Amino acid sequence: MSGATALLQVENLVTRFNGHGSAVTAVDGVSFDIRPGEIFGLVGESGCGKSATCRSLIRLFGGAATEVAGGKILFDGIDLASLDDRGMEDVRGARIAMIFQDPMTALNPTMRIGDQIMEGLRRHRGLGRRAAREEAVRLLSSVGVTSPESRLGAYPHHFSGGMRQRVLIAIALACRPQLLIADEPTTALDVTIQDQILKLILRLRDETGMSVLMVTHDLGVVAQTCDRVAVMYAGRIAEMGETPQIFRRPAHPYTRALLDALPAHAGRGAKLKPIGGEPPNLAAPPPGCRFHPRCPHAADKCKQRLPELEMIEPGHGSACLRVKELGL
Ligand SMILES: Nc1ncnc2c1ncn2[C@@H]1O[C@H](COP(=O)(O)OP(=O)(O)OP(=O)(O)O)[C@@H](O)[C@H]1O
Ligand code: NI
Repeated sequence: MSGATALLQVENLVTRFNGHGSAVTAVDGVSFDIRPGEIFGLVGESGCGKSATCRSLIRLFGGAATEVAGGKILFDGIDLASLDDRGMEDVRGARIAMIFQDPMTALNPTMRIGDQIMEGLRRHRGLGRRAAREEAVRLLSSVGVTSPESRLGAYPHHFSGGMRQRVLIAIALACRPQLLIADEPTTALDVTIQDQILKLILRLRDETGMSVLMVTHDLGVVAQTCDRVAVMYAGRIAEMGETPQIFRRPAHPYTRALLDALPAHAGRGAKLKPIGGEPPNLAAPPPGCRFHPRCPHAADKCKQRLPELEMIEPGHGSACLRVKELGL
């Protein structure tokens, strides 16, 4: 996976949350790259470090005591880790935008929808009031909000969850970002709306050529949207590859377990096989492979050696020490 054509290159990212007397290493040596126009998925169970990875890229931690302790983050030739706060602010919102799981809290409840969209247009794109208004109407219409003109004066509480997420996407797109970070954008929505929002993101990617970092705990969402995907477990990448590779030939016992837990793979009427046990505490992860306490194939070496991602076919890497022996 050469980074020559990558828009974003992340190398050996390490992110810690410093609590009272203890530190949680939420991201521990994560590397991946995202190409222009690509939808790249980050999938894994709750707490594995997906959001921490996203927030590290644009240093958005909402006041939590955090340090991005190591690694390189190259975005379109800019070393994001070396930017000062001002420089980061210019990138954030203008070149990299982020949408979140909860469309209820991400909007300002006391501000009209139109003003919230126009704010970014005026600040980042320097549009005057009239041009910003016209662009806001165009954006709302492009994200599938009907009669956009009459919606500009509405407040967020007038909108359903799905409509609010559309508005947030419009706000994110207002600055024509090169990268959209979508952190579980559909988790809070019901299934039909979820499907509509995912289709919207796919369409917008096709139209604008932006890249998307799609965070999800749902392999169904990955199958539907992602070109490539990294499977995260306990702060590290367990497996990475093109989406069809991961589904056709899952090469890590953790990915296999996730796939076995998918209804479609278990077959109709078959019982789901959820993974036994719990993910480790990231303040004190187990030695060796972090998945070994839950892995049906764990051998002695798995308890001792921390596996690195190794290529098993072009573009497809696995961080399982036994991948060859097991014929995965
Ligand atoms: N503000 C914080 N302070 C301390 N620890 C945190 C903080 N935010 C997250 N963590 C810890 O960092 C680890 C990774 O959390 P993160 O939110 O990145 O997981 P996630 O994969 O996004 O999970 P989810 O699917 O639930 O959103 C977890 O162990 C979590 O407890
Ligand atoms: Ni998260």
